[in-house]
Amino acid sequence: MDHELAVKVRGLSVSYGSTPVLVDVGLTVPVGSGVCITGENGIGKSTLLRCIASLQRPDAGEIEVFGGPPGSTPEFWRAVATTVEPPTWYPGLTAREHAELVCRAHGLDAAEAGVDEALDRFGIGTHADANPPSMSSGQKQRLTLALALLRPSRLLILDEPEQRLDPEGRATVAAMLAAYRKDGGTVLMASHDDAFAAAAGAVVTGMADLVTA
Ligand SMILES: Nc1ncnc2c1ncn2[C@@H]1O[C@H](COP(=O)(O)OP(=O)(O)OP(=O)(O)O)[C@@H](O)[C@H]1O
Repeated sequence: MDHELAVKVRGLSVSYGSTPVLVDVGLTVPVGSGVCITGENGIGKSTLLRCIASLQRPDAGEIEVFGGPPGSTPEFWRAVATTVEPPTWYPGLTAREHAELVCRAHGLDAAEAGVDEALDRFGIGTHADANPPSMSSGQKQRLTLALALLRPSRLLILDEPEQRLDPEGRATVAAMLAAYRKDGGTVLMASHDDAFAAAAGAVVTGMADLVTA
């Protein structure tokens, strides 16, 4: 176990049917760092993030998140917030009520946690009373990220957080991720936008270079 690492991956392999997608992938993400994985469509970025977030079981390899296997304990899900899978919206609940629900689930008082301020920061304060399915795709993406950042966590795993965001939204989210890291958090994401990654303070790493040492 290495407690200086938020994520340690060694020898990770995943195939879909007879098609190998990840072969002997290795990755280390130090606690407090930001890492952005880039690479062409279909190279396996989402597959890797899903495995690290415990949402997919690899065919082979080792994954440690804060020194333990991903997804096996309540502590894992207290430490890890992810947007790798799109959220499920509860019918009839507004954007604000979704945020309040997230706070309650994590033992936070919604007012003290600053639900309205969080929605404002993400530029969706005027849509707080809207049902998420009625929001635009960019507004839904803003809400998804606001919910992930509202709850306490030590590691954010984000799949293309910049997607569907306008330039101002990208700048806002990049600043939020930089602030999250400044507070001691670790960010692991996949993105096609190097400028966004740089603004978030993340080191860009090509998927093709993630070979187990
Ligand atoms: N459930 C699945 N069943 C079969 N093939 C899959 C499945 N999920 C992904 N793949 C294939 O695995 C490859 C890697 O997909 P993945 O989504 O991990 O790539 P990516 O790098 O995240 O792509 P993008 O940049 O387009 O988001 C692709 O060829 C994809 O078609």
